[in-house]
Amino acid sequence: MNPLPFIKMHGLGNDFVVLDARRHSIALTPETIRRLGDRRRGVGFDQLLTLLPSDDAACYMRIDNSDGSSAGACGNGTRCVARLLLEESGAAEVGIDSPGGLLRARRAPGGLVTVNMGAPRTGWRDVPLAREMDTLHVDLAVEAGGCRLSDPVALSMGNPHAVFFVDDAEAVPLEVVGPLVERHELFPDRANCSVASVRADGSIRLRVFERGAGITQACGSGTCATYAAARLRDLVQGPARIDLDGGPLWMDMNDQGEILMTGPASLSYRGEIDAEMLAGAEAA
Ligand SMILES: N[C@@H](CCC[C@H](N)C(=O)O)C(=O)O
Repeated sequence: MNPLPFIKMHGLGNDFVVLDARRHSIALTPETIRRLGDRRRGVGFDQLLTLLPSDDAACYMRIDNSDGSSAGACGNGTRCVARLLLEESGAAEVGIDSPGGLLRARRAPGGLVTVNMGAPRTGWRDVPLAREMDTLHVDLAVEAGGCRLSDPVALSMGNPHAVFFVDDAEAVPLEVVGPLVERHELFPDRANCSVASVRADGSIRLRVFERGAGITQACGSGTCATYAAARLRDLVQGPARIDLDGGPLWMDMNDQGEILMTGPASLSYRGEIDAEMLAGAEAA
């Protein structure tokens, strides 16, 4: 098998390997994806983004986590892929199809990219939860490392999220409680876990433990979920800046209740994955 070209990108340090499979197909096994995602032995990434042909959009974006599981949405990754496609076409706007639906992205001032991530889905089956429950106040508490998290908002941005509003997000031992929430029996498809503190000025401090990837520098869909949850609970009323470990994202909601996320999309380098690393991959 020939070496496979890739583009390494990141959104606020949430990093991706982008494979362009629009003209020749490639299918990687979960085992190969895990090997590639390994930061010591592989290329290293939070998510692998594979661009596939689409009849309705510039591409279909497949999303795989570094543990080999697949995902329905990736906000930071969508901005990165949008940047590539906007540069390729020279257009002002682009459509990207994804497992969670068709997303539209456009250039924003300062070299940033805005993505319409769609409306949050708040039905308990949409998340999904294991049983019927008020998703605005989920009957869930986890306790570990001297910290108790309870009463999250659960919603889907195309992928499942649990958002806990806490006094001090910095004080939460996310590396301990994150995995407990991710794999709680209430979430049959597992969940991304966000801990958020709303500040007096209306901005939000957010830390995210991602399903299938662990704590990341930033999670775009987690940021959208947190902003949506804050709006639904009336903790913020208008546009808001959300500060992640890797930096800020700017959030807004349009009249249709869709979440608009603006932030950077950075290209790190272009490389090639060698044949040995791709053992188990099938290409055509
Ligand atoms: N980093 C992403 C989220 C990727 C998918 C997530 N880990 C999941 O499994 O749902 C983002 O920027 O949204």
